[in-house]
Amino acid sequence: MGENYVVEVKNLNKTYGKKKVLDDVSLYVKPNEIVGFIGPNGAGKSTTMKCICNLIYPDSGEIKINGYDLFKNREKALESQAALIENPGLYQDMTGRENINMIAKLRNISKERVKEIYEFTEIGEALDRKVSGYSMGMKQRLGLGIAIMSKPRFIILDEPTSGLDPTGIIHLRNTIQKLIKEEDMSILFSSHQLGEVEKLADRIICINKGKIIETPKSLEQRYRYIFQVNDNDRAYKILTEEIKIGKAEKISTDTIKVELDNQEELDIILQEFIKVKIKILDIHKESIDVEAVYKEVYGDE
Ligand SMILES: Nc1ncnc2c1ncn2[C@@H]1O[C@H](COP(=O)(O)OP(=O)(O)OP(=O)(O)O)[C@@H](O)[C@H]1O
Repeated sequence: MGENYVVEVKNLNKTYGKKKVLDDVSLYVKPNEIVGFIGPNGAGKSTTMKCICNLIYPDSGEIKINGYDLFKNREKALESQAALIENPGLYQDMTGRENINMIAKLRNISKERVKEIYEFTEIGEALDRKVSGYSMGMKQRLGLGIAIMSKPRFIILDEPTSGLDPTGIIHLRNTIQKLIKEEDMSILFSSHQLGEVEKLADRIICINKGKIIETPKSLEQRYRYIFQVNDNDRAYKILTEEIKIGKAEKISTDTIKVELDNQEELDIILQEFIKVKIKILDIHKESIDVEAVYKEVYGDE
């Protein structure tokens, strides 16, 4: 593997009967990246994800997870990943806590980690109630907590927000962002809710009729930040002439837009600004206009 990818999929092909469902699908996910996987119904999202999770076999192709070949070194490859595909498989007659404890025992998880997972789910006192009475959002968070118990590097979520009400969606979004920050994971998730993809994804991958469609270059990336600082000219000079990170552009008298290659570069910039006493008045991440991408890629489909 050339670059440091957490997941690398190359030339996946899958046929059902005479229908070619995946046609030379290749994709990758980098460390700490949240990648949104979009496409119309029947495009091949679930099939691709199920291949990566080893739930179905492709006819041909290569899948590497955390550097391990899924077909040659299955156990190691699967150790590094977790998935939430369709409904989380929970025992409805047991409490949330019992569900966690049971899997923790099977996987030999430490007591400290189990405690972390109780907290992570943010289910609170309801952890001691039966799962059958949980809302869809609580079930999703419990499922997610169980999925990440053994600290995978990568997690696949197939339509994680479907069936959730707006509160559930917001809660799940926060949970996913927490995963990236605190658990050092990468995520590939599929969704039809473009607004959600826009809020969450660092990058998107488009698929249609089993083929990956090249994302328009202008909309491809992800780590675009708008800084508002107290000394725009000095900040610009530092970015372009001193630390030389990313592509900086002055967009008004007190704001600069910076396009970065990864999240770590943001830390370097922040540290430098603090060091040279440039005051950051505001900073926000510019999201991808997923609807524009979708329209450009799929037309009115
Ligand atoms: N087990 C199967 N047998 C036959 N055809 C299948 C099977 N699973 C999926 N397909 C077909 O493969 C194609 C891709 O399906 P897939 O579920 O991967 O699409 P998707 O992009 O996830 O769609 P959706 O957004 O509707 O979930 C569809 O035409 C589907 O009918």
